[in-house]
Amino acid sequence: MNVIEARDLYVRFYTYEGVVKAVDGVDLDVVSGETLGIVGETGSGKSVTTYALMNMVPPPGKITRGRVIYRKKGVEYVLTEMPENEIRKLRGSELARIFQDPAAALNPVYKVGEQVAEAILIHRLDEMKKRALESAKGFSRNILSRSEDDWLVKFVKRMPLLRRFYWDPIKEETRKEVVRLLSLMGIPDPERVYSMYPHELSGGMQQRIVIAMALSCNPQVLIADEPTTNLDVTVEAQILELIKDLKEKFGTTLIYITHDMGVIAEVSDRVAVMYAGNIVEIGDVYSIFKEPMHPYTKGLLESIPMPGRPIKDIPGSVPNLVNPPQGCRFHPRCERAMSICSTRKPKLVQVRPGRWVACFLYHSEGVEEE
Ligand SMILES: Nc1ncnc2c1ncn2[C@@H]1O[C@H](COP(=O)(O)OP(=O)(O)OP(=O)(O)O)[C@@H](O)[C@H]1O
Ligand code: NI
Repeated sequence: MNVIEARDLYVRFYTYEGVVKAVDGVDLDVVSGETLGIVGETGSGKSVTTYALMNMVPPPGKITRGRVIYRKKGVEYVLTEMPENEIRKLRGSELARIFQDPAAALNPVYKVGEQVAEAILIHRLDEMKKRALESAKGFSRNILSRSEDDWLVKFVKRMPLLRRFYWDPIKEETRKEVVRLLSLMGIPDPERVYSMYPHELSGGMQQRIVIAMALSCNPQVLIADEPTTNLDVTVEAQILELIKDLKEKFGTTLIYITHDMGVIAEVSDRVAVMYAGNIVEIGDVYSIFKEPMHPYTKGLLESIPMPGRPIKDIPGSVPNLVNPPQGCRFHPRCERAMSICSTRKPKLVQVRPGRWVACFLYHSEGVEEE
């Protein structure tokens, strides 16, 4: 089953320099439970594509065409047509995101444990309340057992002196849940880390906190946008292991963004290769590595450092997307470009089961450009 389906997705940024054609006709299925790796050089549209999947492209960007469907328990949500306040409920609770820079995702003036607690209270308040009721006694028990619109509950929540009978047991349960999550994240001495501030923690520890926040609400889909870029190699390996473990434990569908083919090999089940706002190839990770088809995918693989082989970089760089090349956007850098490649844009076509390629070396189907 597909949890997410994007069809013919276009994203534009309206800037002073012109209209940036950041995502140009992307079709993408995300299969429930899989890890989909998205790979490509910087500026190829990986982040923007996944923002579009959550319908949260930041201004001055806009989804100008296409649809994104999110599926949950047989219900279809057309994210591109839903009102913002409805989508906001899904984000965080269903579709969560971990960013490159953990320091930016954490508030420097609050203890990290409190920040995770807040994330839990936003999305799982009812569950925390239920747990609190199980251990509460006396007046707290009385008040927690009533419904939220009971007059006594409303009254107690408004009175500073009484409020704690309602909130203290809930906060205590939430604190326990945070400590449990932190230890799941492999954080040593979670009770102590709970009361620390972000700056007191290393980058790797901060990223573990951010992951705890993202997972605190058991999202169905987790988008990890280069979560290890700012970390050193050993910590990167640990975080990758952690993410793989948690994915298994929680059954989360994972979209993992990176420009590093080595990381892709490590985490993904399937790979989508992006170049200049297009997906140029999709396939399962094993066959992509064994037999890459698109010249860009081949180039990315040849640029992986390997013992006994010279690194071969792809000449040139990702074009400016205000004025991308006509036809196949990769043709100016492509060793195998033909004359058709500069005039027609190749469509992403399934050339064998599970393998999609946008390249005229394998088929002759083009798309009409905007
Ligand atoms: N806020 C913005 N305003 C204008 N253009 C933007 C904005 N955000 C992204 N873009 C443009 O959209 C294109 C795709 O960017 P995106 O961030 O998705 O690339 P990426 O593949 O994630 O790269 P990286 O690996 O560097 O994160 C780029 O040309 C970028 O300049
Ligand atoms: Ni990015």
